[in-house]
Amino acid sequence: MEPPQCRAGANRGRRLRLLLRHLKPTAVSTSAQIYADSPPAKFCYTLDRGVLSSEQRLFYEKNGFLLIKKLVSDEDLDRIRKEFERICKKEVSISGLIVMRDVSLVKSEYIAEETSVSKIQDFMEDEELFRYCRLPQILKYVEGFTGPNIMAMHTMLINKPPDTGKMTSRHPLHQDLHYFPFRPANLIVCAWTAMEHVDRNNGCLVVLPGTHTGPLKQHDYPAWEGGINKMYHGIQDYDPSLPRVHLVMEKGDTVFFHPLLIHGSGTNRTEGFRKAISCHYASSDCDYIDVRGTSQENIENEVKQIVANRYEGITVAFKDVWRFKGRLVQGERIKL
Ligand SMILES: CCCCCCCCCC(=O)SCCNC(=O)CCNC(=O)[C@H](O)C(C)(C)COP(=O)(O)OP(=O)(O)OC[C@H]1O[C@@H](n2cnc3c(N)ncnc32)[C@H](O)[C@@H]1OP(=O)(O)O
Ligand SMILES: Nc1ncnc2c1ncn2[C@@H]1O[C@H](COP(=O)(O)OP(=O)(O)OP(=O)(O)O)[C@@H](O)[C@H]1O
Ligand SMILES: O=C(O)CCC(=O)C(=O)O
Ligand SMILES: [Fe+2]
Ligand SMILES: [Mg+2]
Repeated sequence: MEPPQCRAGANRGRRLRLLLRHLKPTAVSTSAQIYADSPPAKFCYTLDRGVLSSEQRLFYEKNGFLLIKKLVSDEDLDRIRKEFERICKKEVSISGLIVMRDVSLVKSEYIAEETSVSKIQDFMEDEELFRYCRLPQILKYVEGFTGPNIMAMHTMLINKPPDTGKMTSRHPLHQDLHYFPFRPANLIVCAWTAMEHVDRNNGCLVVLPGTHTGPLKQHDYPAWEGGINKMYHGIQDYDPSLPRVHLVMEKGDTVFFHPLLIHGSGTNRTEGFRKAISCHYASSDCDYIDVRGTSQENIENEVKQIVANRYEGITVAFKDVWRFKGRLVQGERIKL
């Protein structure tokens, strides 16, 4: 269970009411009605760093995500795409990088490398890709969630392939916190940038707004007939009546979301590879936790097994995998 991590002080409610006065008249009257018969709400999920507007903070507090249009330039994304192609063609080899192929293709032969890569992970040693994690306009927003000392903990470029008919291009509904042995959750945020137009046809992100206020749920492999990608754990018992929102995004649009927000992505029914780049950031003041005896034990065991297979005979603690992956991108490295 993940208790709410409100770090708000006693006068936060007063500050919120002051902020609300600056909002649109309609918003004020609605909020005034709410405050008339309930105690003042606190900001739990955003920080007062002067970087998020009142509207942006209220939206994230309520929904668990915030979409910013055109945050990353075409030029930056074109550089990222070029570097990704060089990696696929094996023109560069990057230390620590994980190249993943879709589960429907792993046993097949004679597949051109460029069209079989479904995701690369852990590109922290590739400066051309890692530039994304350092972009000042992204870090400016991240600071509103993590505070000034920022670690890039997990990096991915997702190249969602055209579905082969087995529906394996889907990503089941999940919470990213399932993978993370550090807390508090409210000082972690994901930035996810569309590298091209994404909508329901090519398998855009799907979010269940407001679910970041709930606990971390049990995650397991879904029993999908056509197979499921390695480590794509999903939540089996979520409330199917909750509204789902498909995030239609243009190239460069960036969504910031909370690690407890339930999300996934659908089937890619197009011929193209749907590309997005993402980084999970955390405050360097977070603490590692022991996940033994919790719902996260299954992912801990799986990660340790993969490390043992990859680096023969080596056993590492789950938190050491993350200590090794994490890179400071702003401020000072404190605990992570
Ligand atoms: C550090 C923890 C990760 C943090 C995630 C953060 C939150 C984000 C949420 C997610 O994105 S969840 C999904 C995250 N997915 C991963 O982290 C998986 C990353 N991929 C890998 O580690 C490798 O691609 C993998 C171990 C799956 C395969 O490695 P290799 O390509 O070096 O190995 P190889 O080709 O020799 O295959 C080894 C075995 O893996 C199997 N395999 C390969 N790709 C697979 C695939 N896509 N799905 C299922 N199994 C797969 C392959 O069939 C084979 O099985 P067998 O040993 O039984 O023959
Ligand atoms: N009712 C559900 N039960 C279990 N998983 C679901 C359910 N609805 C959606 N999902 C999962 O959530 C993710 C996104 O769903 P979405 O509906 O966008 O994808 P899709 O079903 O592939 O596409 P579409 O609905 O556009 O045909 C997918 O991984 C899907 O498997
Ligand atoms: O399909 C995507 O890009 C989202 C994947 C995702 O949620 C994840 O890897 O954690
Ligand atoms: Fe995710
Ligand atoms: Mg569907």
